[in-house]
Amino acid sequence: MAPQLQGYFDQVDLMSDSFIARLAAAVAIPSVSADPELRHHVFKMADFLEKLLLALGATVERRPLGIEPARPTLELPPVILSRYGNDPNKRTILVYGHYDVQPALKEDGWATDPFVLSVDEKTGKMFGRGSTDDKGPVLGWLNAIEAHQKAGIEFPVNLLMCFEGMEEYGSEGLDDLIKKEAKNYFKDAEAVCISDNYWLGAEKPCLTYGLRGVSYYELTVHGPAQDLHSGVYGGSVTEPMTDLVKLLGTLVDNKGNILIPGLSELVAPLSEDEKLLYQGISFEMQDLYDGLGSETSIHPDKERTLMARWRYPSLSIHGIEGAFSAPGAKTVIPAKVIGKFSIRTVPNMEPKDVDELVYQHLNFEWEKTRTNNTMKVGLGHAGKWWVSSPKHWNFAAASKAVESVFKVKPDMTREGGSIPVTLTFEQATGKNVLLLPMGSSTDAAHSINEKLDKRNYIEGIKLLGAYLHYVAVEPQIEQ
Ligand SMILES: C[C@H](N)C(=O)N[C@@H](Cc1c[nH]cn1)C(=O)O
Ligand SMILES: [Zn+2]
Ligand SMILES: [Zn+2]
Repeated sequence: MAPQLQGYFDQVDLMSDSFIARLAAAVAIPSVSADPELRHHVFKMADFLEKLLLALGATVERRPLGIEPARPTLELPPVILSRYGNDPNKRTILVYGHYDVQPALKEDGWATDPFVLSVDEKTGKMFGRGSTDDKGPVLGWLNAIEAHQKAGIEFPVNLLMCFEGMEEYGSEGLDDLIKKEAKNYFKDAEAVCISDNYWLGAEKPCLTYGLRGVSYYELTVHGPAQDLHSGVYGGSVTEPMTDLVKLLGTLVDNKGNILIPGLSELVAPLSEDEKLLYQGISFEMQDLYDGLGSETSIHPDKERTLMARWRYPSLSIHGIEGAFSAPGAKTVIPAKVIGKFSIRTVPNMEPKDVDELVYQHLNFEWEKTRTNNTMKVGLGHAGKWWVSSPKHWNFAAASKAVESVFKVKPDMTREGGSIPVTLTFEQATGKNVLLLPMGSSTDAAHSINEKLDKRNYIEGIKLLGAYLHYVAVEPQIEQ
């Protein structure tokens, strides 16, 4: 290991309390992009990052994205573009993260206030919305810069940063910005690194070279002009909820089989070589159970579980807008209900082919209900799957960084979640993209009690810095 890396690691350890305080300050800003009432906090979070970057000596450009198309009274938060270092003799690396978070309410079942970073000193777990997704990783890059400065160690690369505030609401406006800036702000980038995903388990780091895509649908069933009393109208009106539940029930079974004809034919066949790949991955069924908080898995073994997560599509039913869902026993007949479901897509599924099969299937099933209600189905948002080659110097550098910090070789993984801009970065810049996660599979991102372990945060800051040292010198050959 290069001697300056040990100095950097020691400095990160020395500064760990201040890095945790910085994460606490970020978590305290409820930058929920989905909630119009909290939109000003997303802007506040952009200010927070801009101020920190300027204090570190980076240059910052705030890129406004205009008005949110679906909610024209709302302004989109800016993309923060930043550059640290401009040395023509150094490599330039582009990193991406997001500063918005998923919604969180204490009454959803959080054990602590979601917007107060609550550190359990015994376990090292740091609870708070955005701790792992994605404020910890975003601050990781800034902390790496600061630790270099405080240790008097030369920063090994020129760092370009792209931080957005709408990722949790479909990255509105970002694709166009990336395409535009590929030949402008990002023109010097030689490789891209994204830290917005998770280790496969809780112990061993991984590098990620694939993501599933996502196509998100809204299925609306409408009948009466207003909600009705079920005692007065039950039995004499065609109930929209009955039709909707019937339709939703035709999409998927409880073994995860998607019931839409033609969909599985779009999936790339499994080769013998690929089958072998899953056996070598460090993953135990217990890792899955830990993440689930139960043992209610579909598959009994790790190979099928990993394949189901990474290389096969899945269909999830998320909720029903307009349905009664509060505690108690309201005897209402909802007049209009909107079922929300999404399909995680994989090679070689083309989003437009998936849409067509979904619409065809739902129209066919709708005819069978012989109902006199009306039905409408539409696509909310979609992002395509991404699979790249990990045989690239960008991955080789990250692998060395993992070994230097964690003393193990990382697993090479794909992931079931979606980060649609990954493909956009790859296509627009023409450069290799690497996913370098900081958090673990037990972090409960998007869920109640989201957390980041102290170990993952502090060693993760070391990892990001070490990656920059190795990527600065890794020979530029495809391996
Ligand atoms: C993997 C990443 N951290 C993430 O959680 N992505 C979201 C993206 C998304 C898609 N629709 C809405 N948000 C995900 O995979 O759900
Ligand atoms: Zn994220
Ligand atoms: Zn997320």
